[in-house]
Amino acid sequence: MAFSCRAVSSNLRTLQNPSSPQSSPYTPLTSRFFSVKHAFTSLRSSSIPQKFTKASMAEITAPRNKGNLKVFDTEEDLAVSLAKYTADLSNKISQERDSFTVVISGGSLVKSLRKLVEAPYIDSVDWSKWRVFWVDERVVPKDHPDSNYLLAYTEFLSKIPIPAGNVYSINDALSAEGAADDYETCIKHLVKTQIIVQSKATGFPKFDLMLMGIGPDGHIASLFPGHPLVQEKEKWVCSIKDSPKPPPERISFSLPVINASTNIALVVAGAGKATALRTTLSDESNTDDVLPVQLVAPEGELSWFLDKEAASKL
Ligand SMILES: O=C1O[C@H](COP(=O)(O)O)[C@@H](O)[C@H](O)[C@H]1O
Repeated sequence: MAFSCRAVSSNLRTLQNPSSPQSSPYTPLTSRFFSVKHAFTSLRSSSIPQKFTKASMAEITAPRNKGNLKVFDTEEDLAVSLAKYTADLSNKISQERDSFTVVISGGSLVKSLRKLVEAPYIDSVDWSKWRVFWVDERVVPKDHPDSNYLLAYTEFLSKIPIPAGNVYSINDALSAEGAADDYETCIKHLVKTQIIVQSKATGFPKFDLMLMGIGPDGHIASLFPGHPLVQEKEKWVCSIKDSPKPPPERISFSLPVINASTNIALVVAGAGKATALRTTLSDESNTDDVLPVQLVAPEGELSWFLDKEAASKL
């Protein structure tokens, strides 16, 4: 079956001549962070606010498999650590395979990737191995201010030497339903040709790394609280025409695809996300009221990158 999600539009072709990276001095990792495993020891020496206590940390994380949680003093520190995490994974997987499959969201996540396109990371990554996908996309032209592709292109893709054909954006000439089907067909082809790994457990595509933000309402990708799309169990890519957050027409990976991933990094900064994070990491909501972000449970590893403001209610 024909599909058209590959990099074929004129603005995508400009990726073949990416602008030279803006280099800026490397900011050393001076942030205070701690992983859940070592939270108790790290907290003793940290100056995390008083209410971020030993007891609450244990309650939030220890009994449940919530992944590896890192809290940074500033979003700048978060961005540096995220760059190192991504570059390290890229280097590891690029040595093992010919492709490193990376899925990104739109929104604030893209800004938090800025250190990856600076020294030393930009030079350490084998960008030719990267295959870039979107966990969700707004169904608008690629030059529209709401386009997740445009944001990624402007802030990230235009600064790295990635082959244009390795960037898998949606076909913006189609309806939401058509674009979702087209994107799914494209991904099925890439699974068949073994560019994307397939989960042995579920048969869903198993991306190497998903880098995602969350919304203040606890949405991930374009899976919004209370929306039937969150329940999708069969489709790989679904469409939505009534997104509560504009624009209304979007496509999104389904939850089973998200959860088949080998690595998921949830990147959350700012006080506006603090309540959704508290609900997620403490599981305080009842079962009728589960936020999409609470349903993130990858086959592989889950890592959280939070700044102090986002973690302020934990
Ligand atoms: O609409 C969207 O929102 C979420 C969250 O965005 P943020 O700016 O609050 O971080 C984003 O992850 C998703 O890709 C996007 O389409």
